Amino acid sequence: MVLTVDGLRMRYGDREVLHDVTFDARPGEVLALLGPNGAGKSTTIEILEGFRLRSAGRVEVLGVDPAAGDERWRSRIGIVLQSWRDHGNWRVGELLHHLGAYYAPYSTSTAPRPWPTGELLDAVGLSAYAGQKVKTLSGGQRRRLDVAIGIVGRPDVLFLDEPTTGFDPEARSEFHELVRGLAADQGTTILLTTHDLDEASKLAHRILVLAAGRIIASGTTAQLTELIAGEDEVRWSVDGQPFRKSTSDSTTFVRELFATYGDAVRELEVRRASLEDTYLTLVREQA
Ligand SMILES: Nc1ncnc2c1ncn2[C@@H]1O[C@H](COP(=O)(O)OP(=O)(O)OP(=O)(O)O)[C@@H](O)[C@H]1O
Repeated sequence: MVLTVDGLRMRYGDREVLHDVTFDARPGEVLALLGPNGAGKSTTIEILEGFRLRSAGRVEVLGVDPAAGDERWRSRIGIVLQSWRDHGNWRVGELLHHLGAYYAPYSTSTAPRPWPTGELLDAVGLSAYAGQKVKTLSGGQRRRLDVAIGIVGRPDVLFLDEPTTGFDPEARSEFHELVRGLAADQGTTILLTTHDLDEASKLAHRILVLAAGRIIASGTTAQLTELIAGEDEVRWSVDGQPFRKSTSDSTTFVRELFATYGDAVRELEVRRASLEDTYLTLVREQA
């Protein structure tokens, strides 16, 4: 396992914010951590990154306790924080070149480090801005740079805390391609937090739902949806009049609809319970 989290607990003062969190991740697996504000997602990620000391439980990242990780261990980890706002006067290309140099001693034949600046800029869609000062980038461009900084060392594990906040739809879609490529081609294990359920559904092999410091469900989108046997919604119109019906067996319902109304059935739409429906149900049940 690349990530092992077993019985993780965290308290701030006398307030426990993580209770017995347990999960793991295999090489090349993409995990999405979903949950309401304050659920404990950032705290969990920060413990795995070695930035926060846990109160109890076993945590291993690449076989090492993050609380005791050395520089070699750190060189194999990539991090994209929610936001960081320094380096403003650096030029984009120079900054990546400079940060990349740190990883050179950790280069291996299978993972040549760092990622060459030109290729990296291309991968995150910033080639046109290589010579521009960081402080002049737009919010979305700045975020792409954050991602580039996170992967310049070709990490074996990548932590992404709300990576696509502020991305336009095209940037988001390009970012999704990039993440899929990192996992599939480079075997990078990725743990990301997001409030975008569509993003989680598209990117993650497995989704973990964290609420009030506990993992209340985990699985693929299909498995989570199955957990909450949501009803399908069928919509159609006859003679311009719209209808809708919730049903647990939309196939039979639609067959009967056609048997009764034939070609008069128009604008047919069958909507399966979505990840959003499932997520909201899970989180409300927990509350
Ligand atoms: N440094 C801290 N000191 C005390 N309490 C903290 C600290 N950091 C976080 N908390 C509390 O711990 C809980 C979990 O916070 P955390 O930031 O991990 O949540 P989150 O799931 O990442 O939320 P969001 O979706 O809003 O980013 C919250 O109740 C928060 O107020």
